[in-house]
This record gives sequence, structure tokens and C-alpha cells, in this order.
Amino acid sequence: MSECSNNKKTLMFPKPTLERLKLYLALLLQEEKEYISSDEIAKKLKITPEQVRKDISYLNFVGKPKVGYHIPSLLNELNELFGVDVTDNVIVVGAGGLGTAIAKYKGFKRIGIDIVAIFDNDEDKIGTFVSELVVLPLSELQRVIKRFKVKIAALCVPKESAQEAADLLVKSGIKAIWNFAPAILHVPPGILVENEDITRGILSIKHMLEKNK
Ligand SMILES: NC(=O)c1ccc[n+]([C@@H]2O[C@H](COP(=O)([O-])OP(=O)(O)OC[C@H]3O[C@@H](n4cnc5c(N)ncnc54)[C@H](O)[C@@H]3O)[C@@H](O)[C@H]2O)c1
Repeated sequence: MSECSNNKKTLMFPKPTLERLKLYLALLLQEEKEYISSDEIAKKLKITPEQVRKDISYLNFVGKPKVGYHIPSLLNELNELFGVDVTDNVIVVGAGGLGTAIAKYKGFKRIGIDIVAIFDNDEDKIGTFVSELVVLPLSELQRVIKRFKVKIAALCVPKESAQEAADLLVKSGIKAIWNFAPAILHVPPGILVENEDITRGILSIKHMLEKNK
């Protein structure tokens, strides 16, 4: 999500480059050695080494000839670029199948995301636990957002409730909505909305399979 990074530098990067830089970050986080070459990165991500070098050159970062990129230094650059070195407190709205899965996912910590609370409007869910988080009523939204300085909300409510919930989030002080509902949200200027559509990946797979028939 380029626009949502903590670093304004990201706005100068072409979107496809930014998307690939996110993949490099995820890949490097799993590496335990000290250096990696553009060839190795390219092979693992099934792209060309030239592409890798070009993307990384946007960071004004160069590798050592015949050795490759120093992983800890490259990680520092990427962490800074995506604001991973800064922890953002995030809330989840909607404690259904998806909301609880997001709230339970431990991997967000590694990228500087801390899920601090989960909310629902269903009386039967309020007060139940999702991992160590207790499901809170919407009346607690404003207090939690202020107390934990929350800017980002993951919106995991049904399509029909999405706009109403988004309005409430904005009114309560949220600056960015990570929207999982298949709904177009209308928000005031200055509020970021990133629409997440998990059907995108499977559609690409379907397309590739069709093409290779
Ligand atoms: N489950 C998935 O894998 C998946 C994938 C992609 C997109 N989505 C989308 O994400 C959203 C959530 O999906 P789900 O499967 O978790 O649905 P779900 O029905 O299991 O959960 C939705 C939750 O939102 C709560 N809710 C409804 N209105 C609310 C409001 N105004 N404020 C607070 N909470 C409210 C409900 O009580 C419920 O607990 C849907 O819009 C769905 O289309 C889900």
C-alpha cells in the first residue's frame, strides 16, 4: 500500500516497483545469511535479475560485485521505506471469520503492525475472546483510538454495514481504512482507503491456467 507508508519517499516509486520491493522485504526477512545476489532474489521470485537490480537501484542501494546485497543493510532501507521500523497500532472492526483471523495472525508484528483491539456490534460476540483480545462494543471505539493512538482500522464487516462502519471510524479519528468488504467506501478527503480483494490472486491463477491449456 504505497500511499499508506510512513515514508513520503514511497510516493516517488512506480507502483509495480513498490509492489516488488514488498516481496523483496518478505523474502529477505526469511534469509539467515549475510549476502544475497540479484540472481538469487530473481530466481526465488521468478523475475529477471535486471528487474531486481533496477528496483533496488531506486533505493540508491548498491550490492558488492560478485557477493551481492548486504541483507541487514538492505532490510534497513526497506524497513525505513515501508515504515516497518515504526509500529502502528491497528484495530479490527468485525469479529467474524475474517476479522478474527486477522486479529490472530502473529506475522503482522514482524512488519510493525500491532493489532490492539477488535470490535463488533453483535451482543453475543462482545466480551468473548479472540486470542488475548476481548471483543469490544463500538461505544469503546473513540476511547481505544485515542488511548492507543490508532490511525489504521481493518474493516471486516459485511458489505451492507461497511459504509456505516467506515463513517463511524472516521468520526472516531481513524485516518486509514484497510477495507475487506466488497463495497466502495466514501470517505472525506485525507482519509486513506485500501481495498483488499482476496479474489485477485485466485483470478490470476485461473487466468494463467487457462492460458497454459
Ligand atoms: N472470510 C473471508 O475469507 C473473506 C474474504 C474476502 C472478503 N471478505 C469480506 O470481509 C467481510 C467480513 O467477512 P467475514 O467472513 O468475516 O463475515 P462474518 O459475517 O463472519 O463477520 C462479520 C462480522 O461483522 C460484524 N458486524 C456487522 N456489522 C457491523 C458493524 N456495523 N460494526 C461492527 N461489526 C459489525 C458481525 O456481527 C460479524 O461478527 C465481508 O464483507 C466479506 O465479504 C471475507
